Amino acid sequence: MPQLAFANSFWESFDALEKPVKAGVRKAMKRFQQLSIADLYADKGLHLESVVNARDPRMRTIRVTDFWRGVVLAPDDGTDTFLLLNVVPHDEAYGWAAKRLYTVNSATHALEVRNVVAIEQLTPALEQAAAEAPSLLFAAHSDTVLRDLGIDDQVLRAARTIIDQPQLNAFASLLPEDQFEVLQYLAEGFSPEEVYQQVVAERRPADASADADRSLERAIINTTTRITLVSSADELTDVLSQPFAAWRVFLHPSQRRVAYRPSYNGPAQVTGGPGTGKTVVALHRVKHLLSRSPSSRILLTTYTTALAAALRESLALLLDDDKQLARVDVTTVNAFAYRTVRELAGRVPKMIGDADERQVWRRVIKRLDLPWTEQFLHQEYRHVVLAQRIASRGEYLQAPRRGRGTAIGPRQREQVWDAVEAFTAELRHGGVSTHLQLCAEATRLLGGSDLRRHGFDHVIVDEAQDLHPAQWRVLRAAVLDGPDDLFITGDPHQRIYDSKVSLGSLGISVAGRSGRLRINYRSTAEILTWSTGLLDGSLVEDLGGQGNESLSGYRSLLHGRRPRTAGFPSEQAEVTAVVERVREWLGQGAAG
Ligand SMILES: Nc1ncnc2c1ncn2[C@@H]1O[C@H](COP(=O)(O)OP(=O)(O)OP(=O)(O)O)[C@@H](O)[C@H]1O
Repeated sequence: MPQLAFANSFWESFDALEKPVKAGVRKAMKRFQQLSIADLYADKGLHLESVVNARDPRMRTIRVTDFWRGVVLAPDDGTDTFLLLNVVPHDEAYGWAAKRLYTVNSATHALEVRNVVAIEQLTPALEQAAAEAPSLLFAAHSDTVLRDLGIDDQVLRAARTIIDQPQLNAFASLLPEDQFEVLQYLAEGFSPEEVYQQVVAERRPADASADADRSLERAIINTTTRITLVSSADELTDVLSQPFAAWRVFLHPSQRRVAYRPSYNGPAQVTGGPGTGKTVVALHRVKHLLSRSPSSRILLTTYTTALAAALRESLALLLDDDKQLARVDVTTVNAFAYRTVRELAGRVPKMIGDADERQVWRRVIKRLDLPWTEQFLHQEYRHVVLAQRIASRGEYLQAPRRGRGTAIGPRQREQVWDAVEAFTAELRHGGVSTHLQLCAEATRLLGGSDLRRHGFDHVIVDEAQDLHPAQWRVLRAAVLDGPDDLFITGDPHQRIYDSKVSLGSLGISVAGRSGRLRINYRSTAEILTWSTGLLDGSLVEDLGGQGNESLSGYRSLLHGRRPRTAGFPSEQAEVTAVVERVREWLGQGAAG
């Protein structure tokens, strides 16, 4: 009986397929499992056929529906594991399959894929350009060093033409995965020994030197970071019905590198556009840190209660061990502050939300007959007083008010401070507190507490872009300064509130420890190109307030239809059309 395995390129296409095509894939895969190898080749429904002019003679296509083909790597060495590579519209399938070559990496022993045609076409022109270049990216490393790290002849020739990192990145989807990762690490300044440890040693099978088996089946077994092997019919149903299987099993090398880096020598930060897997990376980082020590405790925070619930569910899917799960606290920063104050002070004030807080400001404005709106004072208190931890009139009179828009003179500052005093007195009197005030109180209490009991070994922060300085301070106070103290993910382009924060000034310096994810796993390349076109060139201040971030290099490996645009005479007509269209998609089986 043939065995089935799925490459990560398959999952990338499968998740984006519409329901009837997914059903077609499931049917075809079931058939695969039911037939003998001889019957498989003879089966009219599957129509397993060779690809004309394929660079890899093992390439086959199978029929999934009238319009879709599966691309399969068929063993030709007497073993019986078939590797499903992709599901592609039928006229693209042959082109996709013809250009690709699968080989076994000499160092990691894993199966890799390259776009052999594109590399052959590009290399001669790049060689000419490289001959004139003042310096080359890998000049410091000898051929022997590169070969020992698994670089083969064709990749070596291409690597010798590379001038800088952007040029290397342009090769990302063309070069064999492990070899590309080795080159990326070297380009980032890691020594060959470090690269061996981080890429090769991690993947190379324990018995590699004695392992003479070079079959496709063996290579598939060795490629756990990119291939899932399915042995039974139940497992097949399971794996094809779980939409999240892919992120749990495979990470893109850029995701894996940041999530599974053994250790960061202090706070680390990962940014990336929407859907690039920042949350996925945060979850895998939790898994990595848990596996490093049997007793460490982790705080995993996010922005809203709903997101925290979703994180908890995803984490339970990722960790198969309940004991590990019990060592992670998944919560919002505000809920953590509340719990901390309850534990350390023995009691908690009544909390008030934004609407009640504005009412208090309205009363204060009336009482003191002030010329400002409650919105202005609410923001001033939040973005100047609480953000800078201002505790006295003198401090406020001197305080910078960066980003606040309206300038106010010394006399007005006196009046604002009167309002702040009246506001805080009223809250104190009523025994109530805002969430940010409670964060400040929790920070103070943690400062004098035993962090082994009330703090954590690691703090992971997801959706970090909207946190207020008071919330950052409580997170900083929850973990001792040191290696792997804070791991932060967020997207400055997705800021909802206008709260720009300088992390460095809060004792969270990520200098030299920040990475960026650029591959979108949620939207197709067509949607992404269209929508980022609207933002073209816009720069947004980064998470830590230390520079700007653009969307350059942001891309997707998924493909779909081109977005359609339509104009409407009124908002009502537009909303009605949107509702109709979403209904239509749901009717066609799109995930709700
Ligand atoms: N390596 C992967 N393989 C398959 N799917 C992935 C991978 N990484 C992320 N995804 C999927 O992409 C989608 C987006 O991932 P995630 O929510 O982690 O992104 P994000 O960057 O946190 O998004 P946002 O900016 O919107 O919060 C999810 O459906 C996730 O399962």
